[in-house]
Amino acid sequence: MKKEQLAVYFIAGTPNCRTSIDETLQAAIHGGITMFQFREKGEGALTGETKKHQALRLQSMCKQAGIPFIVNDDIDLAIEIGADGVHIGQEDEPASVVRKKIKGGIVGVSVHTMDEFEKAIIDGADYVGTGPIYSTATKTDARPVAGTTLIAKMKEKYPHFPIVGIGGITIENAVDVMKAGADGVSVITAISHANKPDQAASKLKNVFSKTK
Ligand SMILES: C=C1C=NC(C(F)(F)F)=NC1=N
Ligand SMILES: [Mg+2]
Repeated sequence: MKKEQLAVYFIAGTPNCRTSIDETLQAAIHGGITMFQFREKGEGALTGETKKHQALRLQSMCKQAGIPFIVNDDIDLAIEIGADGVHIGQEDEPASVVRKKIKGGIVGVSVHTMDEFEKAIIDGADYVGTGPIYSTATKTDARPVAGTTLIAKMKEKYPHFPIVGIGGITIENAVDVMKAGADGVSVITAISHANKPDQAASKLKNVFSKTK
């Protein structure tokens, strides 16, 4: 995985989308997102075969666009459909175990402290997501708002390790996340609730290009 792939990292599940997630992802891809994570969670989230068939549709869209398709949490689904990788949190099995299961796939880990960050590196993670940078309504069990301080510290200590910021990031504040040293910004609502998801994605891409 190249750190440039983290530039505009769109994350969504059916509950996050106003219209169909297929249309939203298609528009986001058209707008220039660089990576997608299928995070099927919350009220009304799909399960079982329905979730798998939804994942397959989104996976083929990402394949056509040449961007990585990542599955959140559900490692078995990721392996079953041959996803490009998985994203796991501190409450999931450790990255060292997931690394073995997903072999060459991308393993992303959510971290909230320098200790969790260093453990993820040792465990073989390919990138970490840290946040919430700003307040978010999307993740109901989010940790306290961290701001950009930790990203700056992580980048200073490990300048070459891929780090993406997440949590309440918008077109307006993305520049500060990038300036703090993040290799990219990860968003749900900024794209999934946008009137024009393609325009939202391309504006985030422009922020990225201007600050790198
Ligand atoms: C809770 C999460 C934290 N970070 C990320 C990512 F942006 F991909 F790193 N994804 C998540 N689902
Ligand atoms: Mg999780």
